[in-house]
Amino acid sequence: MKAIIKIDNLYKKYKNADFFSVQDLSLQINQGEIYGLLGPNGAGKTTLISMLCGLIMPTTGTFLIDGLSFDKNSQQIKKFIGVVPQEYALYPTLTAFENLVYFGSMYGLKGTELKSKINILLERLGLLPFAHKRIETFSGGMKRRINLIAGLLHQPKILFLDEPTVGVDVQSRNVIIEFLKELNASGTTIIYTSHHLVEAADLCTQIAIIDQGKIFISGTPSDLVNQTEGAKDLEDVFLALTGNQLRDVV
Ligand SMILES: Nc1ncnc2c1ncn2[C@@H]1O[C@H](COP(=O)(O)OP(=O)(O)OP(=O)(O)O)[C@@H](O)[C@H]1O
Repeated sequence: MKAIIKIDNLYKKYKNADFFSVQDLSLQINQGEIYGLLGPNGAGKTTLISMLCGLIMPTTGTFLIDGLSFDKNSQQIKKFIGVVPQEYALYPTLTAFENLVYFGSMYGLKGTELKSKINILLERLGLLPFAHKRIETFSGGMKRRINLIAGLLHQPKILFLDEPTVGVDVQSRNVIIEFLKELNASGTTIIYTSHHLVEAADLCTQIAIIDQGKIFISGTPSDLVNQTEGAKDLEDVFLALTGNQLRDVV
């Protein structure tokens, strides 16, 4: 198995923070996986994924994306990774199509090639009839699906998704999950964060449970259940490792 992401002793402390949001984290993600990063609120999932996408800098530690580091090869890495952030990055007053043309052009795509890619993906995600409607008229589930298309118009070989199904109805969730499985079957490595343990158990080939910026356990969903005494499912594993305490911080 080829390591497509290799993380060594990664730490992140935000400016003015008095604790590390990610600490001493080492992990290998192999090509072709759907890798789930699971953990309670504030565990460090977004911080980790944001570093791997090059959106924020680590405090110390290193990681390689397909053998390359952001220090020296950021432009090259950005061409083959796709990023779907937690917050919608769409322009509300533009149509779905106009938004996607804008995102495609950021990757140097244009003309009929770009238009045809947009149409294929809109169709696949059930949005073709709404292509020329403004984003501000879309439901949460529709916006999430457009956000997803925006992150993969350039056909990245690695796709990072930060909670891609949060706040969507079951219908949108199913379309997104089936689509992600198809993308993975066609060769895309997927790294995703989620709070949805049933979804993660169904979708992921590998899972890491993160809390307090550290990995507590990693493996296939069934390995994790088998390794945790008394666990029947991933939720039991999650609670056994992360406890029942609320994670409210103000
Ligand atoms: N920009 C920031 N400045 C300071 N602290 C931050 C910043 N972003 C996140 N944190 C802190 O870092 C810790 C990890 O946050 P992060 O958003 O990575 O967690 P998460 O696992 O993605 O949580 P959630 O499931 O709620 O999205 C939290 O304690 C959070 O308050």
